Amino acid sequence: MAIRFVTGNEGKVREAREYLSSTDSVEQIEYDYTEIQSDSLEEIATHGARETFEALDSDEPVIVDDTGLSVEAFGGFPGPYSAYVEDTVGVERLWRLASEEENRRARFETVLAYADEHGTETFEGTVVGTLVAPRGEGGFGYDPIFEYNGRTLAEMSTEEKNAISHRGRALAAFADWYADREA
Ligand SMILES: O=c1[nH]c(=O)c2ncn([C@@H]3O[C@H](COP(=O)(O)OP(=O)(O)OP(=O)(O)O)[C@@H](O)[C@H]3O)c2[nH]1
Ligand SMILES: [Mg+2]
Repeated sequence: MAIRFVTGNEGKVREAREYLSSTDSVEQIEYDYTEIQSDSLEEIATHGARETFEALDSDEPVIVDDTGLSVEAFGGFPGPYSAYVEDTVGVERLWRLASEEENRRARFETVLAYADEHGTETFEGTVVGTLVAPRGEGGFGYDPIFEYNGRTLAEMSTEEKNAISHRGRALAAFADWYADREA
């Protein structure tokens, strides 16, 4: 069955397709679900997936991905506000702010929420890395300033990024659960 990935972000879809293509087809749909104000990615994603599944007149399952970048020196900011901060402050300026800190550790977290007629399930993935001056042409969002094991996420192929990333880990947990459930 096709999984409908509810997102306006094509980078997320590319990574999900790369990961799931051997087993499931991923169809991107845009639905403007309410992104609730919460400091919990899990609550935001769960609410979005449920609302979308119920609003769409179809039995096909949906997934929603809510992702945040948490900078340790900033007390976890921007976290759930990462999209807003990318649009307002921007990636380059966030890096400049972080470059003044001794501690440049940061963490990406993705919560994938899956909704169908039986309910909602969530799958989580995280990766810890270091913020660096922008490098690399691949990926999207904050990828050029997030370094893991000597390379930024923007210096990795989609497959390489999926192997270590927050989203890749969440997709792995989802894919395991989904395969068991279909069997
Ligand atoms: O360097 C990155 N590597 C990633 O793997 C990644 N995934 C998301 N992001 C960014 O973090 C915010 C999430 O916000 P977000 O989850 O609301 O997504 P979004 O608004 O882009 O799409 P949507 O799914 O909500 O439609 C947005 O600024 C994204 O650009 C990433 N940055
Ligand atoms: Mg968003």
